[in-house]
Amino acid sequence: MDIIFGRNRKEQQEPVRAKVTGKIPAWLQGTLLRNGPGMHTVGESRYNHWFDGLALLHSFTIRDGEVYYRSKYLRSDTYNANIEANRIVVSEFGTMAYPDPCKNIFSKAFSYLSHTIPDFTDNCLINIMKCGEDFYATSETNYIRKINPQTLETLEKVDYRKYVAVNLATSHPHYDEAGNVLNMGTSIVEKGKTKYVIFKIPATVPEGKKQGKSPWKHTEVFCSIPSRSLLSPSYYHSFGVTKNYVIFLEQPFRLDILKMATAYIRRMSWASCLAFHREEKTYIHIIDQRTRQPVQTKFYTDAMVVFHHVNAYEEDGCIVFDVIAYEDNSLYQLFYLANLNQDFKENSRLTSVPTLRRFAVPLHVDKNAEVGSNLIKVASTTATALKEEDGQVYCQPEFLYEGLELPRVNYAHNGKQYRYVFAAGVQWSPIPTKIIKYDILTKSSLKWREDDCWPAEPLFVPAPGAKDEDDGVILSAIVSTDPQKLPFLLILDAKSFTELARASVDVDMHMDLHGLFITDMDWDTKKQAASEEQRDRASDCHGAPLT
Ligand SMILES: CC1=C(/C=C/C(C)=C/C=C/C(C)=C/C=O)C(C)(C)CCC1
Ligand SMILES: [Fe+2]
Repeated sequence: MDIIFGRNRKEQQEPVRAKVTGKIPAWLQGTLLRNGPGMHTVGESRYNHWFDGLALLHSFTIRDGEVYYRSKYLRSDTYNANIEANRIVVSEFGTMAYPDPCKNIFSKAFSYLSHTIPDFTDNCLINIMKCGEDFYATSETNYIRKINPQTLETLEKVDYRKYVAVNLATSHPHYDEAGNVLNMGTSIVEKGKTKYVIFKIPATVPEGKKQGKSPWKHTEVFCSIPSRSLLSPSYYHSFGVTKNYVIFLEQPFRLDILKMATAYIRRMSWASCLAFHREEKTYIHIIDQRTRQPVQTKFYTDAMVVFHHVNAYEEDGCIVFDVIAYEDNSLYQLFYLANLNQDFKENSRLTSVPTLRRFAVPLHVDKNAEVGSNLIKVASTTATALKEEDGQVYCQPEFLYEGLELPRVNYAHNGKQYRYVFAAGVQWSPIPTKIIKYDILTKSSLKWREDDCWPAEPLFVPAPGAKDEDDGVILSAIVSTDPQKLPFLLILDAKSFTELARASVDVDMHMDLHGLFITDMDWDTKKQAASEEQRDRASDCHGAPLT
């Protein structure tokens, strides 16, 4: 498995043309932009965990039936410092680094300090976020890096803390129809008040405000939720939204702040400060977007670990939300490179298989309802919400499907009733071997697989003027362990799940995590907006040229 995980990848900075077999739909024009770890050794030093790897951006540009591939390491401060020192000098998720053992006492003290009041890495390896017309590589720390989505060049470093009090933020933001970003983060150092913060970054400078300033300056806090435990906030990787609500799971997979404050001195990694408390509950917070307040009722379910929310919507006075859940935190454990590279089949067996679970939460709890009664009257699910004596509500999910991760939906249906989940299929190991289309209505699934092929997250791109939810294609970057087979971009018809085309590239492709698709129409709109802006005010031009 070293071939997939541990090996450093070569960049392909110049676009290289892929060999296309099959026929790419004529309407599919744009760029699939993705992120993931690509380098796990620097000089003689080696990262411990797959999530530590230096971010390698890659893109597939689809134009008139042809595909061009390129890749480039994110030139983060972390990357530059490591390369210059020829060893790992910045701490990551699973690897604590010690910059210079010979430095004097002052710089040593400084180093302790920056690991106590966390100033984390800017190795943004997880996802790509769109903010207005700009694109950012993201991870889960306070830093994100602006990138040029065409050349993959690294631009400014943005510190969330300048705009909102968070030390950590998810790499899975949501977008509304106007393109405003809704994200969540955790504040762990502000006056000892550990809290979860939901915030909004506008796509453009709001009307009536001084134009020309960055929309970031208009970032606003939507709602703050105090952590149940000041010294041990929940870890979370994503959250859910419906038209009017936000769903946040405060799960018993928690970060220990005291451990984090002393991790550097104890020579322990950030990952070792995370613990799963299986005897505790998972609290379900529902935030009303109109009042910007949490719904007062206490909803909870059993202990579980969720990384990815799939989708959520409102139906008959309820919130229905779907997540991929585990019984424990074995997933993060399995991605230690030591587990992935030796005795793979033995060491990387999931002790809990990820399952698609549907929860239903009643928005109004009937005072007269009997204790023990099920408050869910929605016919479409067997999920229950039981009223308890103390007024709390205990939610039990409906199990929909077993063995899937990296879920995606048609984003036009995000927050709304929907039918299809596109995901990577996993079984005993966390490494996907299939791509799955799960139909929630008929409870049936379609699959794509091929020998020695390891698919990435499947991304849905809608066809222009799409009527059905699955009118469009699925894109997935596939690496292979067969030396005879080149890595390729797979294009499936999302309806039938049959292969439309594949674009094979003779490059050293890495297995990636997440990304997005930028349609050429978006470029055109941007180009048009840029030229209008130039015409209107022949002033300085922002952002990267997109020609
Ligand atoms: C560096 C760092 C972190 C990094 C977490 C990462 C990098 C998580 C990656 C998760 C992925 C890829 C999940 C996929 O499902 C923490 C723990 C937030 C906090 C401390 C500093
Ligand atoms: Fe993720």
